Amino acid sequence: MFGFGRKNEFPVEGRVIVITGGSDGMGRAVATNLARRGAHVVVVARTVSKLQSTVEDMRRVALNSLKQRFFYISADLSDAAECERMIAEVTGWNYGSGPDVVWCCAGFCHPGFFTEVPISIQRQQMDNVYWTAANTAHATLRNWLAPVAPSAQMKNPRRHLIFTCSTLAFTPIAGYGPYSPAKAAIRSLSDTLSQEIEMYNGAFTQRHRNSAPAADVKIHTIFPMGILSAGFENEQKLKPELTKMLEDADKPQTPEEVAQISISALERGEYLITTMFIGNVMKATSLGPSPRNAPIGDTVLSWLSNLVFLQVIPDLRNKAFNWGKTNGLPNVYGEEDETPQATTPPS
Ligand SMILES: NC(=O)C1=CN([C@@H]2O[C@H](COP(=O)(O)OP(=O)(O)OC[C@H]3O[C@@H](n4cnc5c(N)ncnc54)[C@H](OP(=O)(O)O)[C@@H]3O)[C@@H](O)[C@H]2O)C=CC1
Ligand SMILES: CCCCCCCCCCCCCCCC(=O)[C@@H](N)CO
Repeated sequence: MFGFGRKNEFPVEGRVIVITGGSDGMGRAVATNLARRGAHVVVVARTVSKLQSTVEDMRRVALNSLKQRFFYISADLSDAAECERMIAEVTGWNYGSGPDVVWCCAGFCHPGFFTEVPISIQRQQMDNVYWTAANTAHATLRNWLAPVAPSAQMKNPRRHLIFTCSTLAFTPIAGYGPYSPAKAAIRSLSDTLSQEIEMYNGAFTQRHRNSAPAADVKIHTIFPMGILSAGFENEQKLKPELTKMLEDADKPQTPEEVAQISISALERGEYLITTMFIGNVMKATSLGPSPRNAPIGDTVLSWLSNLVFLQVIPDLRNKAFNWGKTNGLPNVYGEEDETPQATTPPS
């Protein structure tokens, strides 16, 4: 039990948890937070050195360093085959059972005005933001939802698939055109799976007489605002000044804050999770078909948020208009680009 006598909907001690993008930023903060709570954690990313230092961090902060197990897998999750290999390796490492939780944090943002960012980079954004999550979800759910005969059913805890999105999926901002659509696609996939998974959960209730999945599954999505991470530092070098002005209302949080807020919300059993009030207002304007955490409260907040957004949306567009009036075209095509050359993360 925890807080106000409510059941903890996200117990992690002794559970096997995979964090993709777990070697940096939010994913690394989630991994070390869960290690403190007694979870066995596997971190997955491309760069081995960062993965190794994350495992060292987890060992240092572990609740019970003698019992808890930590592992890392280097994989480029924009490749579906790599995701299947990753899940197979985790299953082998976990004595033949799939993980209990998979949390998709991998991804990075390459901001810029839509016509200024080469299509090749915009496709890379879809690969690194949407497809890393969708590939991982596909490989994970194929592992979790494989039919198990009644005679082979074990008492497995509820499993959780967690996506990491962005409030930009609710309120797009000029200058995030290469990135926001990929996040909006994750939101749509999350809503689709939240509904589709109920078919499997229904079959799971009849596992004593029909083949069914090994456990029931819940889908969650986190919608952070700005996170003070390595990725954020990199995107700030690329971000148009107009974009920085439009997102001025955001107060970026540390990866540790975002991890803690997200885990507390998962413990409350929340589906779509925001990390600060303004993000909740943005979510409330576009709840649409998404599952509600608090049906009455979410519905009332969506009415109020839509009233507030009657002013916000024209305000954002007027700011862009006035920016153009004052500063002219962002960049005449073919002119030398004066913006500082940031190193976009290796593709
Ligand atoms: N930073 C921000 O302001 C916000 C971020 N988000 C989202 O939160 C998540 C975490 O962001 P942030 O904390 O900034 O993360 P970072 O950019 O600090 O770290 C990203 C992590 O993902 C890994 N990664 C990147 N591409 C791949 C790939 N193709 N395959 C496997 N691993 C990959 C990186 O390791 P490696 O490069 O070694 O593979 C690293 O571990 C992302 O999904 C991001 O879109 C949402 C809102 C705001
Ligand atoms: C009362 C309500 C008023 C709402 C006003 C609208 C303010 C918009 C703020 C947009 C902030 C964007 C944060 C996401 C950052 C992100 O995902 C990137 N850093 C990518 O990493």
